[in-house]
This record gives sequence, C-alpha cells and structure tokens, in this order.
Amino acid sequence: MPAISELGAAKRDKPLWSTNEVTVIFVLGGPGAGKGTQCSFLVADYGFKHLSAGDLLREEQDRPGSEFGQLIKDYIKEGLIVPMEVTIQLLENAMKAAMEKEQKTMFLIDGFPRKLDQAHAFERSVVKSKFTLFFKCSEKVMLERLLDRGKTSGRADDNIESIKKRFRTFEDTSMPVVEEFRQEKRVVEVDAEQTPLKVYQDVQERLKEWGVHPLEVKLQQA
Ligand SMILES: Nc1ncnc2c1ncn2[C@@H]1O[C@H](COP(=O)(O)OP(=O)(O)OP(=O)(O)O)[C@@H](O)[C@H]1O
Ligand SMILES: O=c1ccn([C@@H]2O[C@H](COP(=O)(O)O)[C@@H](O)[C@H]2O)c(=O)[nH]1
Ligand SMILES: [Mg+2]
Repeated sequence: MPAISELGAAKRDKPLWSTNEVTVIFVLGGPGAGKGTQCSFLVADYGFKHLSAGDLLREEQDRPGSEFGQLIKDYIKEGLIVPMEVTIQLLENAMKAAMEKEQKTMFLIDGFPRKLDQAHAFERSVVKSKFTLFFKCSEKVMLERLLDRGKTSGRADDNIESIKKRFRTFEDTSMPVVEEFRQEKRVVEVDAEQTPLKVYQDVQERLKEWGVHPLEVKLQQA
C-alpha cells in the first residue's frame, strides 16, 4: 500500500476502480448535521464500510512520525480544508485496506468531498460516486449539537471560535460541491433536524429509490 507521503492517489488520470467494482456514497452536511450518527446506523443495516475523512485526518495527525501532523492540526483548528492530496491518499489507503482485509466494496465516505477540487480529483482518480447523501440542517441546530458534543468529544474544533469558521468554510467551500452534484441529479437530500430515528427512516426510503437495500433484503433476494 502506498505510503501517505507519496501522495500519488490524486494524480492518476484514470479511476483506480470502476463503479461495478466499488460503490461509493458521499455523505455531506454541515458540521454537526448528524453525518456520523446516520453512518453508524447504515453500517449496521447495510454492511457499508464507513470512512470519515475527518477521522482519518485526525488519526494521521496523531500518528507518530507523520510529516503532515502539524499541518492537519492547524487546518482542523481553523476549520479549513486540508490539501486534497493528503485526504485522497488517506481515503484510498483506507479503501484498499477494507477491501483486502474485510472484503468490503461498498463505502460511505463521510465529510468528503468538502471542496470542488477534491470532488473532481477523487472521481477522476479513485472512483466515481453513486450519489451524495446530503443532510440539511440549520446553523442554529448544528451549533446546539456541536456545543453539546463538545462537552465530551475532546475535539479541538468543537468550540465556538472553530465552529464559526467551520460554518463559513462549509457555506463558501463545501456547498458548491453539493450544488454541482445537485445539477447532475446526484444528490439525495434529507431533513436532518428531525429525531435521529426519523432521519434514518427517511434515509432508508431514499436509498431504496436508488436501489440500495439493507443486508436482510439482499439475502431474501439471493
Ligand atoms: N437527529 C439528531 N437529533 C439530535 N441530535 C443529533 C442528531 N443527530 C446527531 N445528533 C447529535 O449531534 C452531535 C453531532 O452529530 P454527528 O457527530 O453525527 O455529526 P457530524 O455531522 O458527523 O458532525 P461533524 O461534521 O462535526 O463530524 C452528536 O452529539 C450527535 O449525538
Ligand atoms: O475532506 C476533508 C474532511 C475534513 N477536513 C478537516 O477535518 C475537519 C473535521 O471534519 P469532520 O467531518 O467534522 O470530522 C474539518 O473541519 C476540516 O478541517 C478536511 O480538511 N478535508
Ligand atoms: Mg462526523
């Protein structure tokens, strides 16, 4: 598996995998919209491999000897988007590991792509996504959730200064990604201000429309 420092993944001009080999669903929504919460439900029922770009960056930040540790720390604190070469290499490495060790071929990629250059580079060089699951939530609700989570999360960016910066980055840099995918009719939008269970019921309904079914149903069909 390529070392993270090689950063070759984003440079390829053909996708590493076809959409027949690998299914990727991007999961987007503002900070605190509930992406991780919904992904954990989906993992249990659908057998997806959940990869959170933020979690992978935090792991790399804490990996002893990482040459990107300080850079990642600074970007996360400021709510900025880490240069795409780092994040795409981390994602590709994690996908390869899940395919080899767990025979996974269906991925929920949470909190990515956060910027148009990442979206284009990932789909050009790794694999085209099936669609983007977008959790719509107001800043007021997201702020309440993040401040509450911040009491126990230990995350360096769950504080009011970082949260404001994350909201700004989300509007200015990440929403254009959602808008581009929306124009391509590849966005599934769900109201994320409902209870977690109601959000999940809506997600399941929408996935069905896209031909994505829980493991139980797949077994019955087999
Ligand atoms: N539908 C919901 N209603 C109320 N609280 C929720 C809901 N979904 C998630 N939460 C809570 O809100 C907080 C943020 O949720 P979560 O970590 O899933 O968001 P996220 O979108 O992954 O955030 P981030 O972008 O910061 O990673 C958590 O404390 C979670 O328990
Ligand atoms: O593609 C990405 C995803 C995330 N980041 C940085 O990580 C933090 C935290 O992300 P969460 O999804 O909230 O866990 C985010 O604010 C960015 O600073 C990134 O750079 N690129
Ligand atoms: Mg999250």
